[in-house]
Amino acid sequence: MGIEFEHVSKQYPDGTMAVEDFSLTVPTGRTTVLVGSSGCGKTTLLRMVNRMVAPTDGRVLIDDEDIAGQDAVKLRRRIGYVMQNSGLLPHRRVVDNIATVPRLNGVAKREAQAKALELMDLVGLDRAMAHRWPAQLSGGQQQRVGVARALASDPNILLMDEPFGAVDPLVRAELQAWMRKIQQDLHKTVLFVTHDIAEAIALGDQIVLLQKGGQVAQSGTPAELVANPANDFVASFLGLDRGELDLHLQEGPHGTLVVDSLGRPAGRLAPSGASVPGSGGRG
Ligand SMILES: Nc1ncnc2c1ncn2[C@@H]1O[C@H](COP(=O)(O)OP(=O)(O)OP(=O)(O)O)[C@@H](O)[C@H]1O
Repeated sequence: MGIEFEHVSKQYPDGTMAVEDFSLTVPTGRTTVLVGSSGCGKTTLLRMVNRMVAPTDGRVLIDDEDIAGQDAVKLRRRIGYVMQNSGLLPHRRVVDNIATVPRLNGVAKREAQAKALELMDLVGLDRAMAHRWPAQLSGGQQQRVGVARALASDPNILLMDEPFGAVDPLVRAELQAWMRKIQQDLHKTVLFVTHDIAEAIALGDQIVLLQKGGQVAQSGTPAELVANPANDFVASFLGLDRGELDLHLQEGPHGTLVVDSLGRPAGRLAPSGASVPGSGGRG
């Protein structure tokens, strides 16, 4: 299921022009990351896809169909949506939170709960947590429940709005690695919003770097952006102007190390002939 933004704009009632003439094709089965500073219009664009925000101009198409003419409630039930603070219902146990949308779609309780337990396995949550309340989980666990809930009706499209923004850096890195892994199997059409360029590089098949008003500074694969930043803004956002992505080889008593711009080891050189894992799937 591909998503197409066609010359969309959004002016809020108070006059704020959040997005102006934005166009983008979000390819099926890949992860597209919208990245940019606070207020550049990322959330506004994401919410246009499930009609939580209506464009004041332009169209959003899913599988070549204008969503403006579609029933908003039905549309939302077939699109997974993960928010920064997980948005779990505090008075429903974990298993029932995950089963929310299938239950609304008329799936029997027992069946919906059985599926919810399978999803807990998928997102790496112990089934023993099924009957806890959301408040009894850590932030990282709550986000996993949020992802499980978004996947519960088996949507083709997953919208993720800074889903890992509120967890500590270690858990965040763990969730990113896990996200990459499950996406290899699930192949959802993911539209992911973040202000963190490292997260965009870690997760995106395609990165769309935005400036104020939803203006596209550059879009492309992570490799394309890092290798050929379109202008100074992109280079600066990537940290290239400060050497932040520069890696160096350093000979030492333990052999050759790859070190980052601060001289910290980023890794070691792989034996010659070793291939890059997963390099076939990502650009
Ligand atoms: N309901 C609203 N009414 C008026 N202005 C709004 C509304 N929602 C967002 N805006 C404004 O529109 C612009 C874009 O906001 P948006 O939330 O889409 O940006 P963002 O890139 O997601 O920001 P952040 O990373 O801080 O979440 C901002 O200037 C914001 O203040």
